[in-house]
Amino acid sequence: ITLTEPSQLSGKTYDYVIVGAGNAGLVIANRLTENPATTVLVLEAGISDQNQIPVMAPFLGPSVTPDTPYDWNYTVVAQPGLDNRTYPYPRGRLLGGSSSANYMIHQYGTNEDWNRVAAVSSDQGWSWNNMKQYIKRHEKIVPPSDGHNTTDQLIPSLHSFTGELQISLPIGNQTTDPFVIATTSQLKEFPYNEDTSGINNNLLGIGWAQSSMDDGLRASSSSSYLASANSRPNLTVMINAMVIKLLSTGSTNGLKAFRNVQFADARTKTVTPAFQVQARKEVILSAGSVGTPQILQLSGIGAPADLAPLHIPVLINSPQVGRNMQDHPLLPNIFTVSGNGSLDDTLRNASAVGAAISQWASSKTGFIANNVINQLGFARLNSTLLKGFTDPAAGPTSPHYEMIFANFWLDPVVTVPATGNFFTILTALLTPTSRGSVKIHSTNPFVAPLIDPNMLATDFDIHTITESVKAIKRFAAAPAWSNYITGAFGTLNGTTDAQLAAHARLHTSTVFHPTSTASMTATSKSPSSGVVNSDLTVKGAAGLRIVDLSVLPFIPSCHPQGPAYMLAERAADLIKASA
Ligand SMILES: Cc1cc2nc3c(=O)[nH]c(=O)nc-3n(C[C@H](O)[C@H](O)[C@H](O)COP(=O)(O)OP(=O)(O)OC[C@H]3O[C@@H](n4cnc5c(N)ncnc54)[C@H](O)[C@@H]3O)c2cc1C
Repeated sequence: ITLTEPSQLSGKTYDYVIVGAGNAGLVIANRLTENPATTVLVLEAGISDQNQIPVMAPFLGPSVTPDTPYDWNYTVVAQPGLDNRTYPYPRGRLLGGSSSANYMIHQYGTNEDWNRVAAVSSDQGWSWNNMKQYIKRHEKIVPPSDGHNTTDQLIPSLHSFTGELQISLPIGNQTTDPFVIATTSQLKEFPYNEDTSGINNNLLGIGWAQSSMDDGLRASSSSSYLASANSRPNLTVMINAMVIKLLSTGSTNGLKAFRNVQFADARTKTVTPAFQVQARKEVILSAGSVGTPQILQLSGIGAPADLAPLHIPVLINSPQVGRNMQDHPLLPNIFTVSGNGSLDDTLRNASAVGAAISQWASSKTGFIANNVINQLGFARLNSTLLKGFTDPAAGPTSPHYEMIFANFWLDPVVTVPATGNFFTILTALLTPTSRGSVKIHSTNPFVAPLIDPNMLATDFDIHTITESVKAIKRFAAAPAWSNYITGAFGTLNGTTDAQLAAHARLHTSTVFHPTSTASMTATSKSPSSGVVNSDLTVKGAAGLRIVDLSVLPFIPSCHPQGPAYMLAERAADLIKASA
C-alpha cells in the first residue's frame, strides 16, 4: 500500500527501511518482500507517478524535467570547465525516482565495466559473468508498439522475455532512420551494432536504441517492480516523506549502528514535526547520487572538514562521502537540414502537439508513443588520439564517447529557434577523468547540497569531447546525408581544435548520470579509501547499506539505469543472504 500521511503509519518498526522509492530502491523493496515474513517500509520524498501524462508518454520524457513538480530542481555550481556556466541538474522526485523522469534508453554497460567493479572491490560477484544472471531476472523484452519486424535490430537469443521491466525497440518513424543506418555501411569508422544494450559484449558501433517502454507507455521501477509488489501486506511505501537524517542507535559488534530514520512531511518544507521509524535489520539508503551523500553528511557520516563548519558531530569519519562524483558530459551538435522532415515544425505547433497527445491518450499511437531517440552509437579514440594519455576506459573494447541521433533540435539547455529544421547529434563523454563532489552547506535537508560535477576539467576530457565533434562531422559528411544536411549550426561551424573545444565548453551540460559519490572499495580497505564495502554495507557502520548508483567506483560507459537495476538485483541477494 502507498501512504501519503505520516499519521497513517501503523507501525514504527520494520525489518528494513528503504530511503528513496527510486530506480534501485523499488527493486530492493520488491525482492525483499517476496518473503511474506519480511516487512519493508519505503520512504520517498516525492509524489506519486500515477496518471501523470508527461511521465507516462514516452515522447514527453524531456518535459518531465527540469523545473517541474517531478524534479528536485537542482542547479550545479559554476563549472570552470564550461566557461563558469551553471545549468539545471534534474533528479526524479516521485515514485520510480529518476527511472520515472529519464529518457528511457536502456543498456547494461560493457563486460569490462563490470569486471572493473569486481577488480576494485575484490569481489568477483560484481564481474560480468556473475552479473549477467541479473539481466535475465530483470528484463522483459516486448515487441515495439508498432509491431514491426525487429530482425537484426536486437539479438533475441541473448535476452530475457520473462523479467520485470519491459524493454522495447522504437517505432521506426523518423525521416532520418534510413540515413543513420545507411551511414553504417558507407563509413567503416561507424559499423552497425546489432544490439546496443551491451549484452553481446560489444557496445561499439551504431544501432537501434532499446528503451524502457511498452506499448506506448514508459516502464519505470514503479510501473514494474512496485506495481507487481504493491498488493503485498508486508510492503508499505510512503510518499511525501523527506528523510532528514539517520540516527545512531548504539553499536553492533563494536560498530556504530544506524537503524533509526528521521523524516518530515516533504510538503511542509520544514523539519518540524519530525517523525521516526526504526529498522530491525537494516536501513537501506537508495536516495541516489545526490540524496545519499546528503543524508550521510547530515547524519554525521562524512569528511570532518565538510561537517565541522556546520557543527555536525562526526559519528563516522568517512572522507570519501560526496567525493569522486562522475557524470557524462553531453554536447548537443546541431545541423540545419533541408525540407520539413524533422519534427521541429510539429513541436513548435501547440495544436499539432495537442492533437498528437490526444491520439496517444486514446490509442497509444503516433509519435508521442515513441521515445525521442531511435538510434545511438558508441566509439573509441584510436591509439594515435590516445597518445600521451592513460586510457581511462574500463578496457580495450569499451567506448570513450557516444553519439545520439535526434530528428529535431534537441538541446536540454538552449531552446529551439523560432524557425528552421534541424538534426541533432548529441555526443557524450563516457570516460570522464574529471571528478566532482556533492557537499551540504546547511543542516537543513530542504536546502539543496552544492553539486559540482566538475565538467571538462581535465585535458583528456576536453580532448575527447572535441574529437567526438570531429567524428560526428565525419558521420554527417557521409553520402547518406548529402540531400538532407545543409550545414552546421552556430559554433559547430568551427574547424580548428580550439574552436571546437570552445564550442564544447559553451554548450556542454549533462546526460543526467551522476555516480560514485559513496563509492565502493574492497571490504578489507578502510573508510579513507571509499564509503561502502563490496557487499554495499557502509564502512564503519552497522545496520546500514547503500543501494543506488552512488556506490559504483566508476561511471559505466553507457546509460546507467540498466546498471542501477542490475546492481539492485544483486544487492537484494546480498541482503537476503546476510539476514
Ligand atoms: C532527465 C534524466 C534523463 C535520463 N535519461 C536516462 C536514460 O535515457 N537512460 C538511462 O539509463 N539513464 C538515464 N538517466 C539516469 C538514470 O535515470 C539514473 O542514473 C538512475 O535512475 C538513478 O537511479 P538511483 O536509484 O541511483 O537514483 P534515483 O532513481 O534518482 O532514486 C533516488 C530516490 O530517492 C529519493 N530521495 C532522495 N533524497 C531523499 C530524501 N532525503 N528522503 C526521501 N527520499 C529521497 C528521490 O526522490 C528518488 O525517488 C536520466 C536521468 C534523468 C534525471
